[in-house]
Amino acid sequence: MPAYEQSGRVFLEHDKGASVEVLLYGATVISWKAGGKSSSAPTERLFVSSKAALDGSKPVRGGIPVVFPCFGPPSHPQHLKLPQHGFARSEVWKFDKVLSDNEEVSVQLNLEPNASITAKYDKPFRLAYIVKLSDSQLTTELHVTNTSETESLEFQALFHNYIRGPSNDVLIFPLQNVQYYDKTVLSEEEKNTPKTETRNGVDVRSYTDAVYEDAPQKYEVKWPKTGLELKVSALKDLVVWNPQKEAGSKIADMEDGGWERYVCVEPGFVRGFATANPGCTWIGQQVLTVIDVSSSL
Ligand SMILES: O=P(O)(O)OC[C@H]1O[C@@H](O)[C@H](O)[C@@H](O)[C@@H]1O
Repeated sequence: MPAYEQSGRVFLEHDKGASVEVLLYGATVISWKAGGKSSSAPTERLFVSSKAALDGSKPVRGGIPVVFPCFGPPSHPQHLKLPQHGFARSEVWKFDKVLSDNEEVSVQLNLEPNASITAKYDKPFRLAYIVKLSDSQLTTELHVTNTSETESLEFQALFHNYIRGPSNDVLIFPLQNVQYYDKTVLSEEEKNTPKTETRNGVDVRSYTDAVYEDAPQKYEVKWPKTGLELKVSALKDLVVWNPQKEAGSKIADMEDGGWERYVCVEPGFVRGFATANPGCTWIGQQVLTVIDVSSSL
């Protein structure tokens, strides 16, 4: 069977060998194995810390957690009771249906308000998360429906991709001349003062936590021999995060040296707020494609 649910997880299997595993907890994609168009063996493309909790006790340290409705500590008055990065990554989603099982295998998961959500967030909404797998591509799509008939819904959303790769060799393109906010600095004033990226390829060899605003929505994350291309829609910003030892060694569920094995490249709408009008649905999408050995660097 190309897509099925088992023990709190949804499995997608493509007939050319690619596969995906999604935890219902947080709708977190915890594995994506794929080869490139010309290289055959499917290999793991996402990083999950060996110390990550996968039992629903805390958000997963790795894979692709879904961030909604706030990014980082809440700033919107309607979000103030929420934890960092909101609730979507720490609620159990429902497996709704298999949407397609041909050339592309795709499934839909849903999340609606429940008692634990309404205790801290009382806005009416419905979320759908669509995960599509093809030969060398993974697409994730978040649908945010505002079920209110009268009030607009304001939110932030982001795909927190932990991309598996040798972080000291990774370069991210093309962010040159894009304005960004550096979250590694201590002073609030400096955090809120935009800088302009001067590098052609952005590296994460030192502790990096940067929010690129109005970024180009098409990126390459490359290292010798391979990498990923990310194409994005409706997610205007890009976060690049790697804690290196300096901050990574203080993260309880980060495996020792884990920061050497991934880079977080996270497309989102996180500067300001996206809006869904009453009765309307907002859709944010990313398409991750394996860059072939033959076409790399
Ligand atoms: O530890 P968390 O809540 O999963 O967040 C991890 C990181 O997520 C990134 O998206 C943020 O920019 C960082 O500031 C944050 O440290």
